[in-house]
Amino acid sequence: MYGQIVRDGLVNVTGIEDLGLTSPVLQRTSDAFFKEISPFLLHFGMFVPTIIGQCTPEQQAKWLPLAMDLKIIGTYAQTELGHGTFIRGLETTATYDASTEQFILKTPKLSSYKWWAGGLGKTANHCIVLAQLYTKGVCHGPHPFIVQIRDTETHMPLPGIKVGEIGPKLGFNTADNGFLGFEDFRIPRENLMMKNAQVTKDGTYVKVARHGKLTYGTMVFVRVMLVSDMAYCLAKAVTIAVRYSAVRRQSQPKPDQPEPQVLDYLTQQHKLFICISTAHAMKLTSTWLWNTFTGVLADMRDGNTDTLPELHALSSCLKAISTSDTSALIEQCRFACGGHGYMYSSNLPALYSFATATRTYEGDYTVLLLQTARFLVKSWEQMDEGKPLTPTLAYLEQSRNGSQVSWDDSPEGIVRGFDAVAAGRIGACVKSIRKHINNGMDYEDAWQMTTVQLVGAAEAHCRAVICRVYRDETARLTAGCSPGVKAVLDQLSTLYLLYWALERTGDLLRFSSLSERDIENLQARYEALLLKIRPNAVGLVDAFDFRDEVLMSTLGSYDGRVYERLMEEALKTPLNREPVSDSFHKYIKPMMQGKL
Ligand SMILES: CCCCCCCCCC/C=C\CCCCCCCC(=O)SCCNC(=O)CCNC(=O)[C@H](O)C(C)(C)COP(=O)(O)OP(=O)(O)OC[C@H]1O[C@@H](n2cnc3c(N)ncnc32)[C@H](O)[C@@H]1OP(=O)(O)O
Ligand SMILES: Cc1cc2nc3c(=O)[nH]c(=O)nc-3n(C[C@H](O)[C@H](O)[C@H](O)COP(=O)(O)OP(=O)(O)OC[C@H]3O[C@@H](n4cnc5c(N)ncnc54)[C@H](O)[C@@H]3O)c2cc1C
Repeated sequence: MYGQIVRDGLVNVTGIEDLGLTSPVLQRTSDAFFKEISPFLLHFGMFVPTIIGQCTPEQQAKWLPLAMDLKIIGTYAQTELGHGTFIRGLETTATYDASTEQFILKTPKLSSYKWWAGGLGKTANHCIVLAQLYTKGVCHGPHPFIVQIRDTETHMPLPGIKVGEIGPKLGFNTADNGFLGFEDFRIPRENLMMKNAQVTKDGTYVKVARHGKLTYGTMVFVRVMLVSDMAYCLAKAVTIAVRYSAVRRQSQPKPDQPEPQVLDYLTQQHKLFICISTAHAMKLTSTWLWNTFTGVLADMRDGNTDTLPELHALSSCLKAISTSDTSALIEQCRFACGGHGYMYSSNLPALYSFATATRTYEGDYTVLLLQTARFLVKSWEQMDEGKPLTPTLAYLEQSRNGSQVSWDDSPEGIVRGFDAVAAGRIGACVKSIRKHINNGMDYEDAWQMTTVQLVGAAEAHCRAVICRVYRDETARLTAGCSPGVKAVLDQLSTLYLLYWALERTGDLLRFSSLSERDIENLQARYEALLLKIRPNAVGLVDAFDFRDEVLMSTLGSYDGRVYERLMEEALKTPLNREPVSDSFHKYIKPMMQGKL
């Protein structure tokens, strides 16, 4: 299994690299090589980006060619057995020895072992290690170091290195996630990645970056990329589910009629059409977020980090919500395919296991939403002080006078309704924090007592951002389209708004003048829209344009030969090589004969 994956992974990265294509293409083509994860994902997904983001030009000149030519294979080892979220609590230490101009890496105890890094178990021979930097007896917090862990000729672990694979997981079982421990392992001073902080030969610590969290830059980059990844993942899952639903016929609602396509059931449309719409919403939002990200990078190149907090808040909530929505909706696609959706050959289990992992890695869902909430509460307080709001929070102004927003069921009106919900929920959090403080709590305890509401407020803010971006970008991008295309894409973005308005009626009743009659109207419009989308459903997923080799699904192949493919795959199962398993003779027969 591992050998096959490494072979396929190398064919993928070397073949495509020869064509000089970019890593997102790598990512997309890698799907044609295997259903699961490449052990080289972290090399291109984090090791290379960290060299670019955390190294000086001189260090990049040394390490980048080696990495891009695969002369070294790397990963990103930050998480430890005892800490993943709380980076400031990481235990691995890097202590500077001025007498030898080296850092001494140590794993003080079991919980300090690096744990999880992709490719670390058996593939990588280098890695980025986040360790607490000590020099002249002072700890300067977690910093990135580039560390060789295996001999590049023999691939044997170097003396002082303990490394291995962490074992089977829910998914990602080809990612070669590993563990890593250091026993007084020495690396040259120059292996500290020195773009944001330096240690001079005599051990003096020099802070370069104006912002204390630039060390976390790779994580922001990956979170931004993951939003796009989720759109792609969900688009594959709904392509499989919609095509299967067009082939599958089941039940007999009318005695004298043939069994209908299950795609004709309104409940099936309710399960699946939001998936089509969400894939579009996340793709458009990810492109908008990427443009925001590159804009902040440009500002930072000019020494301006003012826009970084908003980017951190946006990338945090969009990564959290996109991965959570995608996990839930891929599982919904699996539900929609009945028993055959549970077959590994459908590829829905693999897509689900990838998405659900993404809800955790690169920042746990709850933790990242609380990061966004921190920014929202600070923005509210700045608004109270009369300071200007950042663009994505302009809607807070409307809530300043506390008046209830009048409900308007047009698409633009629903977007404004979500703004009102977000503003109202943020305001409620601020009120809760202040109430607890007035009752004698300190700020930290008042914050903790409000965290359930804060997670909800951050989700509401994120939903409002997605709704607005999806609506605006659809209008902008379809301006020059044919009326037919424009109408269908408008239907999808309207469906997204109606779906979430019905999901959030409680909030809309609380923060707008929405009435019960309005809810009845929303439900009727939503159901009518499902029927309108039905004729275009297969065309809409075909438009995602996935080749069968990429979908790798017995249920989702373009020719619809579902039952033939299911049987073909079944016959390939090793258990079917012989008509009688030797376990019969070893165990079952003796048991039947009372000899066990
Ligand atoms: C061959 C295959 C094809 C290859 C194709 C390649 C294509 C690449 C695509 C990429 C996709 C996938 C590849 C990668 C796969 C990933 C695998 C998984 C990798 C990992 O999981 S790596 C480990 C990730 N770990 C985390 O995310 C940890 C999460 N924890 C944190 O981020 C932080 O610790 C924290 C939760 C933010 C809390 O930190 P802390 O308590 O220290 O901070 P405070 O809350 O007190 O905030 C202090 C202050 O700092 C601000 N801040 C915090 N974080 C950031 C940040 N990242 N950027 C900017 N600012 C930040 C925070 O806002 C506070 O500011 P304030 O004081 O409010 O002003
Ligand atoms: C498939 C996979 C691949 C990975 N690859 C890598 C990799 O390549 N490199 C790497 O370094 N790491 C990797 N990781 C590790 C990953 O980054 C961490 O698991 C993730 O950051 C979550 O941290 P944790 O595991 O410590 O969870 P914890 O933070 O311990 O979460 C446990 C629970 O505590 C809650 N919690 C934690 N802090 C707070 C808080 N402040 N407030 C409220 N609730 C809180 C969480 O919400 C969660 O419910 C990978 C993980 C997975 C699953």
